Amino acid sequence: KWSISSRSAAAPSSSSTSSSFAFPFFSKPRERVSTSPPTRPPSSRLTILYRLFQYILRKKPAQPRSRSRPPPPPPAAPLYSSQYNTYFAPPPVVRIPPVAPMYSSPVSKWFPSSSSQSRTRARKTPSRESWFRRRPAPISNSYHGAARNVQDGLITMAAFLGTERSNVDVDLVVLMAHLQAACKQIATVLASPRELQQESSSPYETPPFSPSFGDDPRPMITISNNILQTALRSSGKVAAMSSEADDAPTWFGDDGPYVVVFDPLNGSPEFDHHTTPTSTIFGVYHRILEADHLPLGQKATINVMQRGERLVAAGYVLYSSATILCISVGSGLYGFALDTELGEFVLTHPDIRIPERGHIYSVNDGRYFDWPLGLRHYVDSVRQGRGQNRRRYSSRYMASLAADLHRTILYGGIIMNPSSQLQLVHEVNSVSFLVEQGGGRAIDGRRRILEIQPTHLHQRLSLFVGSRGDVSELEAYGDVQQVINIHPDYDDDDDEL
Ligand SMILES: O=P(O)(O)OC[C@H]1O[C@](O)(COP(=O)(O)O)[C@@H](O)[C@@H]1O
Repeated sequence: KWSISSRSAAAPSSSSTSSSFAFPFFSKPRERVSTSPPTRPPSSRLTILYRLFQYILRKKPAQPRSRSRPPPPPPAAPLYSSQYNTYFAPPPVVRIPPVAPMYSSPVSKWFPSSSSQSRTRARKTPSRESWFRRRPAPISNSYHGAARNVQDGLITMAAFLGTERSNVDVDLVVLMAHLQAACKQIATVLASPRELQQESSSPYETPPFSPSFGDDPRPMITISNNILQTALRSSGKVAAMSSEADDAPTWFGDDGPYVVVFDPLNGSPEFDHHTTPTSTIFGVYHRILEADHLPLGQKATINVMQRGERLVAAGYVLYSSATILCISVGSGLYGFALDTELGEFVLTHPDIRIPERGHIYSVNDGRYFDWPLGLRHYVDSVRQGRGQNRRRYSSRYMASLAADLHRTILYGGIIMNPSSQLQLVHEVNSVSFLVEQGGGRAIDGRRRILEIQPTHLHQRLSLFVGSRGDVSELEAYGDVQQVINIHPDYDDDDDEL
């Protein structure tokens, strides 16, 4: 019954169910279960290869190809204009080519630095384009079309205000659109004598004017004032406005939810001859509904003479080598530059924070001997590096408020106008609001500006504004407001110049 079996007989076959060890030579012959003819099983190596090929060549069941695409974006919401009592289609999406980085140095392009340190630094500093792209592109329900410009790499002012991030009421977006359009027009007129000539002969009530500025010594103020007034009226969003150039406020109508105060063209009297930068400064308040029942003149005055802390938005447009717009809608300070090719203000400085300390002071030094002792001591000490900062301060003075302000919010420092020269309602409140939104401080020497209740429309006061640390240091000197040699009327001061 016992036989010598072959080695192969002991090898596991596909039909065999037994997995027990079989001694190769003296094993009991097994009963065949399979009925198929016996085949020679492949050697173990061949088995592995065979299985491997089987595995590789195994045909996978065909996957059904998905043809579904991401759902199309929701249709842009139309923009409602209460002025025309109708909906406007959103603006078409225009593809704008990316803008080249602003300050690309040709030298670094030709001789790329090989040091790993500078390469790391270069990587850390994002280019202007990538910087725009890194920001998320929030889509607003109210201003969907404009917000799409974000995806094209540029954030225009309209897109910025339309995003949910800035949380701005659509009426304010419309008002700001009219304001910025007016400022673009002023910029064009300022830059072109031909435009200036045309504006002076336009239907605006501009006084007779000659190119030599002979009839009206400051025609640009009148022209800018008229451009702004027309824009505000046509926005349909303004109930009342007051301009530094007007004697009394203007009431447009009870429909407008906002009140606007502005200085149409702030700056040194020399700007008519293009020697200094100039600016438009504006502030926006809500209309005081409780005053609606009052007579026109009364309610207009009450509305435009609100405290600065009630401002909803403020801004300035600086007409300089570039046209710069800085605004706040109550949640930070943002800077835009006019892209002359696009004709749009494009976001260049998001969320500006004024440095806690600077090393620049800005004041008309020519009035040094009119200053009170506190102010003299302060300026003497920072000039000599004996202030809290232990740095010798530099002096910069443009004699143009927004120009000095723009430098101060970017580099820090302090602007001082110790005489009662600047107007609380039309310029100082807006400037103070912007500076506080950027983390700085604004005082009149004793009080926080935004808490001062205006007592008359053209009220003037001292202004000390800038980096928090610098303004606080000056405040500690106490006696900083100029009270001697104040011209009773600033306009007389103009004549001197
Ligand atoms: O020449 P001064 O007396 O230093 O005054 C300069 C200041 O006067 C202003 O030009 C005032 O201009 P406005 O008359 O338009 O308000 C400021 O812009 C500037 O800060």
